[in-house]
Amino acid sequence: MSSEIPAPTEPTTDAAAEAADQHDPTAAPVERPKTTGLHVGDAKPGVAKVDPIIVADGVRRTFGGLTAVDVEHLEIPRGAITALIGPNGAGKTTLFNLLTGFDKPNEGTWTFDGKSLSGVPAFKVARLGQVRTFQLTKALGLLTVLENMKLGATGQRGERFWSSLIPALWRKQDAKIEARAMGLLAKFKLDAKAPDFAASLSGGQRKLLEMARALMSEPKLVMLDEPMAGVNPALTQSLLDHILDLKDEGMTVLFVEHDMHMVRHIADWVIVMAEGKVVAEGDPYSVMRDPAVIDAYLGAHQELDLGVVTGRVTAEEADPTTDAAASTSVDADELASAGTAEAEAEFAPDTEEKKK
Ligand SMILES: Nc1ncnc2c1ncn2[C@@H]1O[C@H](COP(=O)(O)OP(=O)(O)OP(=O)(O)O)[C@@H](O)[C@H]1O
Repeated sequence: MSSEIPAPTEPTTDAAAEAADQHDPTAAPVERPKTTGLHVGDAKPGVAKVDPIIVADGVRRTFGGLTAVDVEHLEIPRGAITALIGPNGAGKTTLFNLLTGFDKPNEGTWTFDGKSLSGVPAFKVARLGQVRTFQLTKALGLLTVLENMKLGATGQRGERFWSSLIPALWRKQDAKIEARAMGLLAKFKLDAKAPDFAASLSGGQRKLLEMARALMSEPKLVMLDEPMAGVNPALTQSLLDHILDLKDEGMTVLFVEHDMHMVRHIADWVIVMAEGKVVAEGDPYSVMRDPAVIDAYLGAHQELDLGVVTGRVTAEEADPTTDAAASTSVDADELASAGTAEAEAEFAPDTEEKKK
């Protein structure tokens, strides 16, 4: 988007210092259990969930003659981390915009936590506990880190006419909001940056700020749009840990991401979209082995192994040669079989011990 500030390139030394600040690079990554038993019956597009937080039906959004989203039925499991993946133009962002009230569908209904959200504007959706992260725009970059955090608080007295006329009320509330903001900034190790312009942050720090800002409203569901985009590999582990922490703290996470290795490492459930439709669903291990998914997507997105980046596997174990083979092949059958072999090697549960 043109209004976004391009993420600054992170000098290696700064990035290393930042990473050390966020996460001890010598510490072994702590293995966290995946949440299982999320669905009822066979894992297939639209499968029912044991405890869904979002249920969408017949959601369709067209732009002129193009159908960007055409989702028959979709349930997002509560208390788990769900990844929404798919090739460019699959409709992921459009679906995100619809679910969060930032766009209106041509037709369709959906509920969040049992309440219908059809036609509910974005600010009310956020008040109900469903928040999404936003990329740092030029305008937000000109606010300080702390001011950005305060913008994330919902239900402020100043938003209500009569309360806004009584300074004592909103001053007290402002102090409370500031305390919460500083607490979250400390957790994300950004407290020292509180007075700095947000535009001065590195790519990774911006992602942390986006996440911290979303948490200001104490959400039940956090929706992350490409949390790893533009993040220096040195900060990757810290970001992954923060996302896993959200689940441990009882939140549900839904994220759009192109990095398959991130999906493999942290997602409990994966939903695959292509041409506006949900084409596959399941746990990461089975989805990555689905030939339809490999055909539609995986062959071209295996360039970087987060396992290597985060020290969970060595470069030899990750075998980068298969990645190159899969992404350069032009023959569909070859691609599928190369992708299948790779996906099996990469995503089979019995390779879990590789990470340790
Ligand atoms: N405002 C719009 N006007 C016209 N077409 C749009 C608009 N927004 C999205 N589209 C089109 O809808 C389709 C789905 O786009 P969307 O951005 O949702 O895909 P995506 O899966 O998020 O892709 P990416 O991974 O590249 O971000 C694309 O063909 C896109 O060009």
